[in-house]
Amino acid sequence: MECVRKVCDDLYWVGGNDHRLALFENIHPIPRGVSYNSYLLLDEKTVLFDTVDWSIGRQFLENVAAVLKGRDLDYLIINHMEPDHAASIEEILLRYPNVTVISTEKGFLLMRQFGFDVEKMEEVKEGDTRCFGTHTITFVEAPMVHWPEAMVSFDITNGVLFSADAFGSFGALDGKLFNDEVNFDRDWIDDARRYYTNIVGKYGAHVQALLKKAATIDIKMICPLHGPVWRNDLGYILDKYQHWSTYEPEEKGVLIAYASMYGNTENAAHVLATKLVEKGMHNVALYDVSNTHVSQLISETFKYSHLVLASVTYNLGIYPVMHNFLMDMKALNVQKRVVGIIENGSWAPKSGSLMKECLDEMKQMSILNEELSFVSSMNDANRNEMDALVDGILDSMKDA
Ligand SMILES: Cc1cc2nc3c(=O)[nH]c(=O)nc-3n(C[C@H](O)[C@H](O)[C@H](O)COP(=O)(O)O)c2cc1C
Repeated sequence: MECVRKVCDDLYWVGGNDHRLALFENIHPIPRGVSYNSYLLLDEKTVLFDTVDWSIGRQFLENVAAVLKGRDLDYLIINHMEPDHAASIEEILLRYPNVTVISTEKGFLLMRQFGFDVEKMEEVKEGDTRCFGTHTITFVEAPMVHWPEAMVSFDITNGVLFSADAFGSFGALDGKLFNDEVNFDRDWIDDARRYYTNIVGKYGAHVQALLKKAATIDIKMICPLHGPVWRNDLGYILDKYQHWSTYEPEEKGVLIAYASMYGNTENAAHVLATKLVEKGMHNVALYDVSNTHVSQLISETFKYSHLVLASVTYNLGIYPVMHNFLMDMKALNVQKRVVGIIENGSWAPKSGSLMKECLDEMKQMSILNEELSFVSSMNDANRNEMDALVDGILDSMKDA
């Protein structure tokens, strides 16, 4: 049976939810599932905006047919060619052979590369418009948000923005569709941040370019390809995107990420957290890198102003899981953070200097002078260094 939602006059959500996929892009855990959103406009012409992942293909095709109610599909607009949205193009072409596909030059290139044989195609570029009856759509190029071919489509008639991967989130919708049908700030923001930072986080400058274009149009509703549709409080999510895409922290607070095999570095991390809270800094988050997925660590790094990395030395190097976190930070362009270092080793501690080398390769990372280096386990001799680190963190917050 069809499972659809009306978005607004003439527009229907015809996507679906996947609760079976464990790893998005085969790398990021999605315990709350994910939605693949596709939208169908019924005007004088019928227009489908993007398709869905093949995992929910059957539900999607049933939804499209139910909303069309016997009408033919005239147009398919492809904003983004990543297979989690584009995998069902071929099936749409087979079922609706009269359909004309609208996309960018690079979009069509990718269609050919993925093996889709499109006969009727219309290439569009920045600023082009198409009228489908009552609704006129304009196309805005959005390269690297998050693939090079990406564009967003804006319905000039009613202010609906089809934003592709921008403003998307992990998490299945499960009957809900709109941001005001969920408690976004309580239940969704962590997944939205984890989605943005790990999927699009590297391309902050490109997201900034898109946000600047978005500021010139009167957006009433945002229809992303994953997660809830935004129909009010747009300022909330735009503000988050402003922070994330400029790598500015959302909150004054300390993320402590530690790597420890036998609990002694972990102890130092806990002592640090306790002292910070005792001194009034309550916004502290503590993670063991070995049992926290790196996508979560990245997400939290984008959130907090301060980061403390506490690592054992391992075969003269950084503990591998911590090293992986640092490599991911660099790959995703993390920058503008104040960083504290805690190093441990039992015969030749080196993790501190090596972590600093990694941080030096990132932009605008300010490493605190107050470092804590200890051998094997913390003892009385380390109290002063620990207290200095705590004060260094708190002092640097006064300047921020
Ligand atoms: C496989 C292995 C390799 C290690 N390599 C080093 C090393 O190269 N240099 C060093 O000073 N300590 C080394 N250590 C000691 C660790 O850094 C040790 O676990 C630490 O001092 C104690 O902290 P923890 O309780 O947080 O694990 C190594 C330990 C293990 C198990």
